[in-house]
Amino acid sequence: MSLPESYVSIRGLSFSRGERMIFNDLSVDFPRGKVTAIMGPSGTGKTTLLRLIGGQLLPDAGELVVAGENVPQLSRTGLLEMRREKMGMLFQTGALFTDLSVFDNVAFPLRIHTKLPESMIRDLVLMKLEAVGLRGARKMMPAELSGGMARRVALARSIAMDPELIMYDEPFTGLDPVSMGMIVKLIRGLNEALGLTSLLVSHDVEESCAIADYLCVISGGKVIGFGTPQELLDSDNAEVRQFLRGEPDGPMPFHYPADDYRQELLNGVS
Ligand SMILES: Nc1ncnc2c1ncn2[C@@H]1O[C@H](COP(=O)(O)OP(=O)(O)OP(=O)(O)O)[C@@H](O)[C@H]1O
Repeated sequence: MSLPESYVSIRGLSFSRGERMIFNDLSVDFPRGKVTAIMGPSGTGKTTLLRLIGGQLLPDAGELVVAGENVPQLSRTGLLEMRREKMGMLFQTGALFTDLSVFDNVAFPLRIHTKLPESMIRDLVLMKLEAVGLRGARKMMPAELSGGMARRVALARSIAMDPELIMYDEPFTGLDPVSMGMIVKLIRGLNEALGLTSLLVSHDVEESCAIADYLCVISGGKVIGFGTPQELLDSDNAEVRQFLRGEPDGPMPFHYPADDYRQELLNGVS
């Protein structure tokens, strides 16, 4: 498969949490201007990968090149600049500021990071809110919004600074089917309208297949499948197929790694 030029290029990435090896010599390229959904069993390190790309975590080894720059080697100022100018992130925990209106939430990054006059900030905020269909809700407070609306405001805020790369961590969680459909449409639509490179971590196979140009399946610290949704649904790899089809039986382990069960019972370990 020949891929378009990559925007994020990861080589030989290793990362551990205590004794637990999360990534072991992982290499992958995420194509520029495309939506790639990162999938895999729970606890496999999908959120961790986004945090490594965003420079919030440092790898034990390897390169994470974003727009030509190796993120772990950036100075603190360089990293902040890269995040501000190139990256937008929409994490599950990325809550809105409850004491600021919808308008002020979206204006926040522009006011903090730019010296633009208020009249220009107003135009930009209205443009971003229009893009997520909430220009009419600009005076509302976060407590007055539904979960789906709040997610869309957070999305408008994460594109306020016109990022090149946007990372979504479980953007569909807790949404009703209509709001979920809207977010799906928005992620796809914004990617095309703004020429973004989008990385999406999600457990929702159906939604991910609907919007992603590529799927990247991670398991056991490595990439076990990368391709278009159709290519992976037809994959020769039983683990990839099991995951995408949601089959309980297959090569994917049910148990989190643990010491021998019999020994633990005999030793009375708690
Ligand atoms: N702050 C932390 N300290 C120690 N271990 C952590 C921390 N955060 C995550 N982990 C561990 O790192 C591993 C990967 O976590 P991560 O959240 O990246 O997985 P995930 O694939 O996103 O999972 P899920 O799909 O369930 O959200 C897990 O085993 C988790 O227990």
